[in-house]
Amino acid sequence: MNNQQPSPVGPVDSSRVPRYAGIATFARLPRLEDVERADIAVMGVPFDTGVSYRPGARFAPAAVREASRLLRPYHPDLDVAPFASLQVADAGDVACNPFDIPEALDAVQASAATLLDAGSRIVTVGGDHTIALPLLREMHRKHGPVSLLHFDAHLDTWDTYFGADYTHGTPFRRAFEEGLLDTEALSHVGIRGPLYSKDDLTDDARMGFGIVTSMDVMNQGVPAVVQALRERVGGRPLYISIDIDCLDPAHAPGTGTPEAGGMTSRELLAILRGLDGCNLVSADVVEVAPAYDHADVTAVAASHVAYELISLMARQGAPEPVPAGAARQGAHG
Ligand SMILES: N=C(N)NCCCC(=O)O
Ligand SMILES: [Zn+2]
Ligand SMILES: [Zn+2]
Repeated sequence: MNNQQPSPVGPVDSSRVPRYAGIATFARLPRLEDVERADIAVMGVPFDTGVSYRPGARFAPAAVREASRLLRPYHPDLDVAPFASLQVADAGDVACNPFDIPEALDAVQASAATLLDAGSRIVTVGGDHTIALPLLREMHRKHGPVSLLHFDAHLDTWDTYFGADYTHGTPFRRAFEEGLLDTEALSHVGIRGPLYSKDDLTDDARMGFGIVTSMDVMNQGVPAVVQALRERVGGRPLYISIDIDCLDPAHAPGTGTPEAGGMTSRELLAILRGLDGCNLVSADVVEVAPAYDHADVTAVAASHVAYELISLMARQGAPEPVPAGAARQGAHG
């Protein structure tokens, strides 16, 4: 067997086929089943049974794919052409049971396992935030306890809602309880808005989370925030979970639990860019609810956030090779 890697199959050529033509895949990339394997797989999770307020994130993967048609091949600020340097592919959607949350989470975990075992890093497009839990379970299986940067208006470390353990407000408390997180290296970014009680903060701090509020981003500025986050994360395996409601509703109206006073999309992209060189193992973008969107503002922001995450991964180079014969793929439609 020769060790020569085939050059990556990139997006459909926009000089030949207009961007608005054809069935949507993320950034017009090939489907995973059409390439041998992927270094980075974009996985859709159309699931929103865990929401506490406005539903609709189940329609996000389709909306984000549509909004990603205009993404171009070269990232000037990071000086990387992510789709040329690595094989990036659209792994399709996980078929989640909309009536059974634990079963849906198991399906997400199984799909993530298939991709990770084939040597891919995953950029998941949710879905509501409940789905971060099975993804973190897989990160733990692969890497041990991981560092987490969680971009959100909300802590998502609440205990239960209506007695339910698995909701979009509780994934990181469950992840903490299951020992999935490296408690030395956890931070929320973008937090704001009213809480249920002061105890929410003491509980959260007990789990090891640091908090960068949206006001901190304004008062300290992006470079200081980036420096603090980089110090917290170090060289540890890093998982980034981005709830699009970390952005102000002006920048992300299409979401289920909007809070005033958030970051701009520019600030979020700048913070992510500042994480260049961190050991990013996988990531998600969640909580886009297209029914509340206007002019695709939120879906466009989410597609750019996903592109940013892919670009950071591409800067790191290919993931560790998997042993021959271990590659599996094609589990997603
Ligand atoms: N958007 C996410 N992930 N969580 C919001 C939960 C806030 C609440 O319903 O009180
Ligand atoms: Zn949120
Ligand atoms: Zn959230």
